[in-house]
Amino acid sequence: MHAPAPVLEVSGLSHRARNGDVLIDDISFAVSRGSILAIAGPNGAGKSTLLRLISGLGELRPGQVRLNGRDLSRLPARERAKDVAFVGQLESPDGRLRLEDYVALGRLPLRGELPEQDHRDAVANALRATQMERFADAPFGRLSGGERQRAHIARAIAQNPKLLFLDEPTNHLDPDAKGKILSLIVGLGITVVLIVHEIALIPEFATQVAVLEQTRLRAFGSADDVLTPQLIRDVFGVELIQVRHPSEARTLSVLDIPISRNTNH
Ligand SMILES: Nc1ncnc2c1ncn2[C@@H]1O[C@H](COP(=O)(O)OP(=O)(O)OP(=O)(O)O)[C@@H](O)[C@H]1O
Repeated sequence: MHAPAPVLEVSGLSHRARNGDVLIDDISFAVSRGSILAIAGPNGAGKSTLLRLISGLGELRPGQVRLNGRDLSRLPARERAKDVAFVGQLESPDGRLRLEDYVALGRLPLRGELPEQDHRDAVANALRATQMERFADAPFGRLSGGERQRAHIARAIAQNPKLLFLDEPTNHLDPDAKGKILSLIVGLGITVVLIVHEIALIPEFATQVAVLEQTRLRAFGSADDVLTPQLIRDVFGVELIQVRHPSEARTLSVLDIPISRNTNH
């Protein structure tokens, strides 16, 4: 039996900044349909640069990234937006915008192609899926950090994408809100590629993991295969400790992060 064709195929992807610095160095991997791919790596490894490139927001050379078999570098932006949604780190609309109107922005690539009712239904579905219906009339500026992150995800899924990219969706959230956002993302039922810093949480939700280190792909595969204590020590400089859950029959991963009292480091 053949393996299903990947949704996203990255082949020999390299990228330089205008000043010539190498930002991404010869990266290849494939994302399976329905997969949740977590991209991890230390600060400055190139994760955001990679995410922008593979979602079609950066300049690509032909053949480097294929989306459902089509060369992403040749796909017009409007066509791409029908398949791909992107939630960045620093998105902040005008605080007076009503949530419902913000979420409706996700329908822009499809405007003029579908009846008005389809757009209204898609916005209502997105608000329901993110449990944000009760805030439909609220101005964006009134929402908490966790609610804003849900709002961004609602706008992205109103777009009805086949592939959703998220750059650190758990950033600035408290531990409970992090878990809820990750559960929401996993429950969407679409292929997702996201950057996360919470490496101990990755095995709980990701089906594939990519670890970046200094512009290169250090490891790619299942969480069990990739996130070994050795790799975590080498790449992140911290110890991974496995502990038994106090009441459930499962193992938890905990990071031992040393905090120095010496302010001179
Ligand atoms: N346009 C650019 N020109 C030059 N250097 C850049 C440019 N964009 C990013 N960089 C550099 O490339 C490196 C990788 O940046 P990137 O934001 O992709 O890292 P990251 O892994 O997402 O980091 P973080 O975890 O801190 O968000 C950084 O050193 C950054 O300063």
